[in-house]
Amino acid sequence: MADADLSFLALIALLPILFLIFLKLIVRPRPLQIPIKSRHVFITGGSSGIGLALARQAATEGARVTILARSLEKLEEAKTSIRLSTGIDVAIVSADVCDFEAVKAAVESAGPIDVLICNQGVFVAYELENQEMKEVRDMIGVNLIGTFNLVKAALPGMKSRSDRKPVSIAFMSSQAGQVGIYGYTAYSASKFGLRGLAEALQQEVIADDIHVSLIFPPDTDTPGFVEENKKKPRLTSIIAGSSGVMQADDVAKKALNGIKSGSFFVPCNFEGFLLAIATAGLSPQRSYLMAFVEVVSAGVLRIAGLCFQWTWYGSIEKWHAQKKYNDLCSSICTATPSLRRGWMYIAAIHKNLISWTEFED
Ligand SMILES: NC(=O)C1=CN([C@@H]2O[C@H](COP(=O)(O)OP(=O)(O)OC[C@H]3O[C@@H](n4cnc5c(N)ncnc54)[C@H](OP(=O)(O)O)[C@@H]3O)[C@@H](O)[C@H]2O)C=CC1
Ligand SMILES: CCCCCCCCCCCCCCCC(=O)[C@@H](N)CO
Repeated sequence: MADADLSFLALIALLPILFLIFLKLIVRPRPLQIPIKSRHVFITGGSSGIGLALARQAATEGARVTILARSLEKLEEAKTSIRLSTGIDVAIVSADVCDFEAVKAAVESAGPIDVLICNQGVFVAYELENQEMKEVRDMIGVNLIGTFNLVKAALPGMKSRSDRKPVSIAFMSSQAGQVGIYGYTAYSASKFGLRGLAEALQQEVIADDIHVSLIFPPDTDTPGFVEENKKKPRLTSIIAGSSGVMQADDVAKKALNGIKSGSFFVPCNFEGFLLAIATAGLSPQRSYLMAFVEVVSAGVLRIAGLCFQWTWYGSIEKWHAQKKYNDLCSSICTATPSLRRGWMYIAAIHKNLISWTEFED
């Protein structure tokens, strides 16, 4: 009897080990490292924010770096700032990613690329109802179609490279490319699009030893983020606030490490790590340990995801209730000014009962 118990326990202990061995055998693509020292790293949107931090980091690690953006002035400034902080010179090239011929010329002038980081991006957060179609087209155009232009322009050179070391194509997505967020209809669509592009492209280029990475930063303190915050809907900030704000240098470090280790998904903070597991879907996974974590925590993380949605929809409901309440307040005040004092008194009591402070600007 005791023997039977013991062998049952041994079997229970053995199961995860057997499962790990099974995963180690089947995970694809196979694990690998992508060196960047002395290799050509081409970074779009490299004149500002995350791209600039990536350029500085890659240069520090011994890569030959080219940065691309539209404004030559901002590119010159970035080059100077990298030279001042590291003593290293990066190459600059000006082009609009929306213009395929310009992108092709820029890529050709820069020479064969070993690591292409498609990081350029524009983001203007609004409810779709309040967003101009021009802004929608800009976000899809720069973030998604611009990335297609880059890959189409760089791929022939990457495939016909002479050195046979593995190379990488990395896409800067966003946590808003893993879960739809209020105020990001167009932006989320552009970033979700990158995932489809990345998953399909990885299958197409694996035979050429080209490896795809998809990077998912949370809100990051950059010039673009400062601009975005000037007119962002309050609810966008509240919901995105579930994941905090990172510094561009920290995002760049995570991103570069992810690229070097050939990871397909590259989360940047703890929430991003959970989000990557919760949204793993049918994405490729090189790490059998991560695959194990994905399998065993899938159910629990689905519950966590549902809890996040519960709090987000709670915030949205509260926001609408408050808006209704404010509208009522102001219509009563303007309709009958004599009632104002009495109404304010009732409102004060009401406010004590329900806390709206979260929404007060
Ligand atoms: N900051 C954040 O909170 C987050 C950002 N991200 C993503 O990270 C990436 C970088 O963001 P961030 O550093 O904040 O952005 P910034 O606005 O600070 O920088 C954007 C860069 O992209 C370049 N760029 C913009 N449009 C084009 C274009 N049409 N052609 C070529 N280059 C262009 C800009 O230069 P120029 O204008 O001169 O062309 C600039 O170098 C984006 O893809 C963004 O979506 C993801 C998650 C969070
Ligand atoms: C199951 C576990 C879930 C874990 C928590 C989920 C948190 C999601 C928060 C999403 C934040 C989106 C930020 C977008 C930033 C961005 O791209 C803009 N600043 C524009 O650049």
